[in-house]
Amino acid sequence: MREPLLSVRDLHTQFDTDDGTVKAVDGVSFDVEPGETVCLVGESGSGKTVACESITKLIPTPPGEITGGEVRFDGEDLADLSSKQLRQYRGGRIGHVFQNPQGALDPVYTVGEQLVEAIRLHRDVSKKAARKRAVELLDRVGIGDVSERIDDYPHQFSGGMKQRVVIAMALACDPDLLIADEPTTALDVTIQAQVLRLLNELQEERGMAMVFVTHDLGVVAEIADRVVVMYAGKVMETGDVYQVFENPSHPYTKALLKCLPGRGRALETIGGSLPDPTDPPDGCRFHPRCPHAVPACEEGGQPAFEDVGGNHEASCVLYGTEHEQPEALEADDD
Ligand SMILES: Nc1ncnc2c1ncn2[C@@H]1O[C@H](COP(=O)(O)OP(=O)(O)OP(=O)(O)O)[C@@H](O)[C@H]1O
Ligand code: NI
Repeated sequence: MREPLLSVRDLHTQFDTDDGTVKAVDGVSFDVEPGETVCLVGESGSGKTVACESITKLIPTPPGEITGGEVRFDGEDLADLSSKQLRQYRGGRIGHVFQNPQGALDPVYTVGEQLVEAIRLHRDVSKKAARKRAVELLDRVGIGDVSERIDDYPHQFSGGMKQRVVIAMALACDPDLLIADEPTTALDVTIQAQVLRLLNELQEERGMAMVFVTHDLGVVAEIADRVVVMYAGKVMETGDVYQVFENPSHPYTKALLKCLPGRGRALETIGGSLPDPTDPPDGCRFHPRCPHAVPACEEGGQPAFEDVGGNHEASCVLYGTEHEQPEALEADDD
């Protein structure tokens, strides 16, 4: 079988804090095939951003540290690369739209200068050719009057416009993989739809793959091929988007989908709250909030993944051999 474009295996990233060690990403694995969109979903604090930023080692060290696991991109183990080589990947073959876009744009250069610079950092093209490409990119992300606006400074753009410039920057070098962390959350619904359409087109034209983080399950339904559901640093469930929506299996996923928000609205909350990140519970991390918890859920580590049909698995003891056809779960499906 061919290797996936991105393969994240048993990734561990932690932070030293005054309150103790936060295992923000605690043994996370997922794959992304060329051209595929994998959505990371889960409540705030579940480790989505840390997982994304660990891929090209953007974690601030200290307080952060990637303590284990493997990240392979196009057959290359990224851990083996020097920081210079990694910089070639970042903004080159791997584009990244950050959740917190402050700092993505430099206030002292025009957006045009920054785009030209980003393109020329990775491509051996003339300034003129790079500027032509910058114009095309700004046009495609929906900046009107590009010939006027390209020489404006970031502060002259509204929040939504700035976010589109940030997306254009991430796309500047035609990445093979775009890591997009809540890229459209700040945008109004119309612009969001436009940006999602653009990303979709780029995938079709170029086979660009995406790791896409969002709280908006409406967006997930629209763009994901596969979904990775995270909770408290662990993966709870993963599967093809249709399977996860049609047959959510982990009680956490069921709870997330029950509070399915309308498009563009944030997730409503599930009863209870995330565990103390410095001292998560034994067993399944979700068990203290889980309506179906049985004593076995409180022991050991996060349960092994159980196949729940098709390309779909859940980390839940209720699907283990002792609990085949979990009645409690069935009764809950209303
Ligand atoms: N620099 C840091 N120092 C200490 N702890 C951190 C740091 N960055 C992240 N964390 C912790 O790591 C955990 C995971 O955070 P992360 O930002 O990945 O969550 P998230 O799923 O992206 O949430 P959100 O949906 O709010 O963006 C949290 O407990 C967070 O407090
Ligand atoms: Ni985040």
